[in-house]
Amino acid sequence: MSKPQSPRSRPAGAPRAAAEGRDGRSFFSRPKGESRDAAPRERAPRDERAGGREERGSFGSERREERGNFGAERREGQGRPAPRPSYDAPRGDNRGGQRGSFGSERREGQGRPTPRPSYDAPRGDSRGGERGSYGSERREGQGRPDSRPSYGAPRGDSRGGERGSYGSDRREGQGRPDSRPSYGAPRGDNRGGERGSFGSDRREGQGRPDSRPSYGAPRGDSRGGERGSFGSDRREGQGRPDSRPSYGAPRGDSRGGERGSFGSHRREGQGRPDSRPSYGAPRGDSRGGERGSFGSDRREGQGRPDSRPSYNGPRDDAGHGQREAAPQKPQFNRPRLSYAASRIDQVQRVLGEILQWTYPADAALSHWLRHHPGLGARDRSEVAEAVYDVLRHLRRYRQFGESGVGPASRRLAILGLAATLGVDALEEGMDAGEAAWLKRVKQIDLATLPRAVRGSIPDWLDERLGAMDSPETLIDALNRQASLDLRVNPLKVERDAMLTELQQSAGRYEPVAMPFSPWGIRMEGRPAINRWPQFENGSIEVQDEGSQLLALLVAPRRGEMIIDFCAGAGGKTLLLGALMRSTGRLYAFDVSAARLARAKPRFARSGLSNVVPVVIDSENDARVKRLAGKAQRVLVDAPCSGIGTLRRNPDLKWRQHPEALAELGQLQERILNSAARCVAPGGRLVYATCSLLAEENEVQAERFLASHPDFERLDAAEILAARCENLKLDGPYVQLRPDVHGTDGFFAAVFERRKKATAATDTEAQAEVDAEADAVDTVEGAAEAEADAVVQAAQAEAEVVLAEVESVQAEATDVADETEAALAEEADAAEPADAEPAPVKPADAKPAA
Ligand SMILES: C[S@@+](CC[C@H](N)C(=O)[O-])C[C@H]1O[C@@H](n2cnc3c(N)ncnc32)[C@H](O)[C@@H]1O
Repeated sequence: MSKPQSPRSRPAGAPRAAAEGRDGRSFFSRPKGESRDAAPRERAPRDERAGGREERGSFGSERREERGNFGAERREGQGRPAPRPSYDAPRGDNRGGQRGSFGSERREGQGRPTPRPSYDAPRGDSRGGERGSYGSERREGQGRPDSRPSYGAPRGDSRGGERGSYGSDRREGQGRPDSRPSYGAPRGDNRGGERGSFGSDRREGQGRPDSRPSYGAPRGDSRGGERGSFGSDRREGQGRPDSRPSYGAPRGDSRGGERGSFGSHRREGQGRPDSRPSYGAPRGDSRGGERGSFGSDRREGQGRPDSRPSYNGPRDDAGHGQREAAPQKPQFNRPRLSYAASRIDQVQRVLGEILQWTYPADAALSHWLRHHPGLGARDRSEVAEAVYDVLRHLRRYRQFGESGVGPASRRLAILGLAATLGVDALEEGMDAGEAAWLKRVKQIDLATLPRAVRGSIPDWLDERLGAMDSPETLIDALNRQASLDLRVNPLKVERDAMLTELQQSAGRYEPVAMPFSPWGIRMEGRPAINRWPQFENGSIEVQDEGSQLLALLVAPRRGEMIIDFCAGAGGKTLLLGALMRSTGRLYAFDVSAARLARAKPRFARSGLSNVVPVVIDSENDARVKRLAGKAQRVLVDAPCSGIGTLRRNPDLKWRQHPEALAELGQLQERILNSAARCVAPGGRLVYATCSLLAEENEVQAERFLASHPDFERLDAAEILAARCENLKLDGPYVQLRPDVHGTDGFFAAVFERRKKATAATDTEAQAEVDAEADAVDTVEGAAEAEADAVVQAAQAEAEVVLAEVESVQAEATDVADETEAALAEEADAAEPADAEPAPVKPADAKPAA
């Protein structure tokens, strides 16, 4: 199963150095001032960008706001300045209300005419890891299994796998900033209020690091109430007099800026009076990032360290510090936002960033949360749930939003929160108009909407999914949150033993055995498993069930030479290596050094010593060619659209587009061709994606077969059925669906290189391989010769030395391989169950929760 590729990846043909960022740092990690030229890109509807735009609230900004709405509508070709009501009735296909959404959707990739980036660069590179668990998940090609992290977990610690990886990726700058598609519109302009400031931030190359509005402009003027006071407070350099969040405090009184607590204050570096994290933890050690600035703030006399209450006191149920226990702070007659108002504001702000589509949603959300460390577990979780709900239902919500008033991002936030928390929970945060609008919207009969609007998918995707069996249930399942899938490490532990352990230690997440994978455990909720000892000692990993099943198709054996051609951060490599019992040699290729670097500690944690990670320049790298005809098994977990992972990456449907699919198709074909050359006669080639789309799956497989007569197709469904007795599939391919199998959408094809080639045809085939490789070299060489001349001269010298070393190593390795293979054969004969896991008995296969 493959990892989805970000549409923001390196443009085709762009030198990797550029795509990765010359300074090797990402947008997020690059200090302000080291700016990059802002790449113009496609933009979200004005009033969705920079979420809290209404903050300004001044007449001026009201006008801007209005313009935002009107502008959006005009862009949709309706010229109608006033919000249209009446979504009670369907407007007919693609008309009316839908138009609004179409406008937006187009901007999100529906037939976007603007230049697209290429998919040569791995997606993960451009994504910030959502969280530990997610990290791992994405790395496993799951597209972040549930793409949502455990938001309650402390920063840093909780980032396991993917997040770390994403972070690294980003630090390598491979996803964006340069790789951002240029959508034509210059950034930063046309942005009123907050946007203006975002633009500036971004112009500083940081992708608006903290999403804050521009505090240089007096906010208070524009808004009565709270914001005004915030503005004043801040202008006075007082650091939000009591901007502490006060979820526990009675609403209405002592309204200090809750907002302040949500990061504004901190972002202003004014000493986030109470927005600091770790209420129970001693200050100092635990403070990272922003805290540092708090220190400074205090030194500047702005933080008022002494006046801060102690948060070591008990927390309320919601996990918020109990403000009542804190000393009273001076009140500035600022209205405090109610819980509901704060939540709406937070979600609106996050959406304001995500809907610019500058970064993958998980990265943008993680970034926002990192900059709001004062939020508790529940806050984070509620914000994340609502944001993801909006991403899942964006098209529908935008259509509903058209009949509302105020900033579109606020309407979206209200809809997301109403879906996840319930309408009642929002009551205090909405004005009468909003409440009435929400009531109307809730009465809409979804069945009356066109499928693409109801299921909130872009037209190009609706067209493709519509051609499949039961598209309705498929779309519905893709719009649901995924479970958390774990895999035990067969080198370290038996599944059933781990299941028993987890049922005792983490029973509230309802761990159950997966229905098909012999190593799988499925859980509900969002546990921060990357802090669990079982994760830290390599006994469990996060991996979608489909990805686990892939190992059964590869079926590696002890002592073999196996290639994981697109290993990424090693999710699938880990299982392959474990099934080889850490014997033989398992090459982990990838063009992304960052991903492979993240894989290394995972290999170590898992107890694997047979993995050889190799960063390749491209699928035609010389090191790939050297393995022609040598590998018993080659896995191509191809870069793909990731449409099968929408449960975990709902933003992908808005970020992908048909033109990108065509580019991906070409890359997939090139990788498959190169990988095929490595397969030994009689060896197996497995091609997999985490896509549901025919053009990335069966069309690709058929094309491969047609152009490779030396390969034959095996029935992948049959191979799997032999190992999973309760998995019924129609061959010859494996196609898993979330609505049918409870997994991500997943595709796999298995090919075997024919054995019967004579020595002569083998030689011919090899000659053909070499000639092809040489031709590629020639073309590439000509193009790069000039630029590479100096480098090549130095490399030539180095290669002489390297060749000598390699020849000595090769001899040693051959001897080792022979010994290993002989030992493996003996071991297999004595203990065949080790070579491949025992088939799953129906009795083992319990239904997933
Ligand atoms: C679907 S992801 C692989 C996920 C990985 N197998 C796992 O389980 O975590 C696809 C990978 O293909 C890599 N890739 C992209 N272009 C490639 C190429 N030309 N050759 C090899 N790998 C490539 C990407 O860097 C990315 O890591």
